[in-house]
Amino acid sequence: MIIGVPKEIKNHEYRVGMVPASVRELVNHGHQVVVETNAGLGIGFTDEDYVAAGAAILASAEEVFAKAEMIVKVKEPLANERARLRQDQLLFTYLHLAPDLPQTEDLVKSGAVCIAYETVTDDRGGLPLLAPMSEVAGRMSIQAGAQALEKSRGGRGVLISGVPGTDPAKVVVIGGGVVGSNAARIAVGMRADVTILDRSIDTLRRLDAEFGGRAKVVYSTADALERHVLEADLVIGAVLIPGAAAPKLVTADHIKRMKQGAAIVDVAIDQGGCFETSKATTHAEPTYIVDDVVHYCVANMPGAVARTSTFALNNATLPYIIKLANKGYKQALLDDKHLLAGLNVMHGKVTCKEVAEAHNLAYVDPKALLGA
Ligand SMILES: NC(=O)C1=CN([C@@H]2O[C@H](COP(=O)(O)OP(=O)(O)OC[C@H]3O[C@@H](n4cnc5c(N)ncnc54)[C@H](O)[C@@H]3O)[C@@H](O)[C@H]2O)C=CC1
Ligand SMILES: CC(=O)C(=O)O
Ligand SMILES: [Mg+2]
Repeated sequence: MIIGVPKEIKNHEYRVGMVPASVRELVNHGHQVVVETNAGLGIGFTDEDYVAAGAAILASAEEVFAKAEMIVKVKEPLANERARLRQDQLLFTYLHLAPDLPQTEDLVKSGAVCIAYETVTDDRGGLPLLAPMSEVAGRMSIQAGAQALEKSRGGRGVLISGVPGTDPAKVVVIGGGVVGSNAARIAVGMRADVTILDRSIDTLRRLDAEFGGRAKVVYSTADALERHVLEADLVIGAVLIPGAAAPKLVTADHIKRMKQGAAIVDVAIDQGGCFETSKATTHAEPTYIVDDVVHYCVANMPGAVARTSTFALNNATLPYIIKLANKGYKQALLDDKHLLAGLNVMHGKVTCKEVAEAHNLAYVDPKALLGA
């Protein structure tokens, strides 16, 4: 198979779909890899590194899309990338379609086979291709929040840890999955006063055992959420209903009633965000203020630590890329129900229930489309 790796074009996005070591694996399996010039330069990989791994370098994204049977990316395709997709071409990347109707419509129109990293599942009930970036974003969320609390950003001027004789910041984490638990680990390590809200009792038990009282774990009712959010210096939004738009758990009224200069980091913004006042921001301009609350809503947080993130992502995606290349998408999807869960759009049909529901579009069973 011919596999194409274009350069990412989202604001300050330096991750790349495949590092040279991943390219070498694909080439060893007998595949051809074409990489856009300078695709990995932002994280220190030159064209020469890719050539040494067995790739061919192409001068433009246009050529990569035209030549490749499978496109491997990191972020969702932007409008000009979507226009380059063709019938039956395989796209393997993050998509986050539930909050993004224009992208969904374009992918449907393209006729391409679009597998989203974030809805691929595993036997343990996890999301193995989302998890590594959730680990990164969770850990980063506390440093982003710490900066947002500084006076120069509009924050209330609170140091997360405090110093002897002062209170530490009260950090509230909504959602105790991969993002939330990683955020809590860093916040606890920085000696914040940490509360994690979730509505899965099993998750609360696991977090309670891990933190042994150094973080409070609270069942997430509307009442508990309101109480903790209104007392918080920093709130991290880390909920997920896989494939679906994030529920708006913190309302505009809550934001009005929060402490002046408090901060929110809405990590769930890639699924539309769990604060009513959230709108996606970029690394170039990460924060804005609503009712004296500093909002950080960057949808590609791991792009800021692109080298760490690219290795972590490639470690998780490589076995799936190899499977798709060796077997072709049809057989690979039919053989693996967890990879099949990643199929969001195929041949003009929406094959992910949550995405179809979010946009009021018809859902088509992917197995029927694959002729199973
Ligand atoms: N902005 C960015 O750059 C990045 C964003 N993300 C996003 O972060 C979000 C969280 O991802 P993960 O932690 O991997 O998901 P996860 O599935 O591991 O955890 C989500 C948690 O939310 C909980 N939850 C669901 N509804 C809830 C409610 N009403 N109240 C309290 N808890 C609730 C679930 O029980 C679960 O424990 C996703 O939207 C993901 O796409 C992930 C990586 C990077
Ligand atoms: C998960 C995601 O949206 C990211 O890593 O950018
Ligand atoms: Mg206020």
